[in-house]
Amino acid sequence: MSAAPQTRHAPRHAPDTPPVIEIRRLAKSFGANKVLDGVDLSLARGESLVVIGGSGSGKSVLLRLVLGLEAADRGEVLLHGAPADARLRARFMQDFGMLFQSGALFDSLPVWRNVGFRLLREMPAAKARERAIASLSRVGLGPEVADRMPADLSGGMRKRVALARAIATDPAVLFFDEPTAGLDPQRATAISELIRGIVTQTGATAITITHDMRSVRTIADRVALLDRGRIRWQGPVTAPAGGLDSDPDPVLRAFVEGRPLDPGA
Ligand SMILES: Nc1ncnc2c1ncn2[C@@H]1O[C@H](COP(=O)(O)OP(=O)(O)OP(=O)(O)O)[C@@H](O)[C@H]1O
Repeated sequence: MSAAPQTRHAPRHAPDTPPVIEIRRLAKSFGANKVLDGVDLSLARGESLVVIGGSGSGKSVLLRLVLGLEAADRGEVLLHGAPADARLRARFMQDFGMLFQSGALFDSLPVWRNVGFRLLREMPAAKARERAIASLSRVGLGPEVADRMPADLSGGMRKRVALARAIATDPAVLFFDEPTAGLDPQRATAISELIRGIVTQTGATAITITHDMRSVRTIADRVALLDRGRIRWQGPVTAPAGGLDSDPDPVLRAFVEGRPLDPGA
């Protein structure tokens, strides 16, 4: 008998619940640099959305606005259907995990304390260590890694440790910022597959930002292309008509195929 997937969170794409995150007409400029100019985007519960876009297109700014780390000039962010104020954001953040582009591990702490950083606030150290080791095992790392220092690990292992930390509390919402940056293609594939597996197994809602088209195809249920301050295109990776690989939108095609944009597109 095969084991059913362990979805801790609500069923994927639950039809009757409001979007986990809804972004409406969001705009942000830095001086004369108009970075976001009316972004609309919505994320259903259990969905894995990947945001793509050229360097400097505003992907990180968009994440920072959703998290409230930066204030928008215009527009709004709704969390579970309600306008995000400080209290709602604080509650949202309690059930949230993030994998930072750099990994952002604490170099002075051993691996298990990095992974169990939030757990240590909630439970005795022995229990937190046990949970950290369980989280490491979900990303393919054995208990022997627990007492090593981050500086002694390879880039791929550090990324796995950072991933183990992001999922240690089994959060309902996960953000992955360039999860494969700096990894060779094989390690990048392994991390993308881990992310996909975790999102599928737990039913978490996820946003990933990346340039890596292979990881887009592995991780995404839906892809959104950010271009010139707006969502230029969004859709599934594959679809009978008009998925990521077949939609004729010229900006999308140029981005996906890694070639210069035709003038006038
Ligand atoms: N705090 C800030 N002050 C001024 N300009 C900023 C600030 N943060 C971001 N920007 C500008 O906003 C634009 C978008 O930056 P952002 O980091 O979101 O791009 P990105 O799409 O994530 O790029 P990349 O893929 O290269 O990481 C850039 O022109 C950047 O210089």
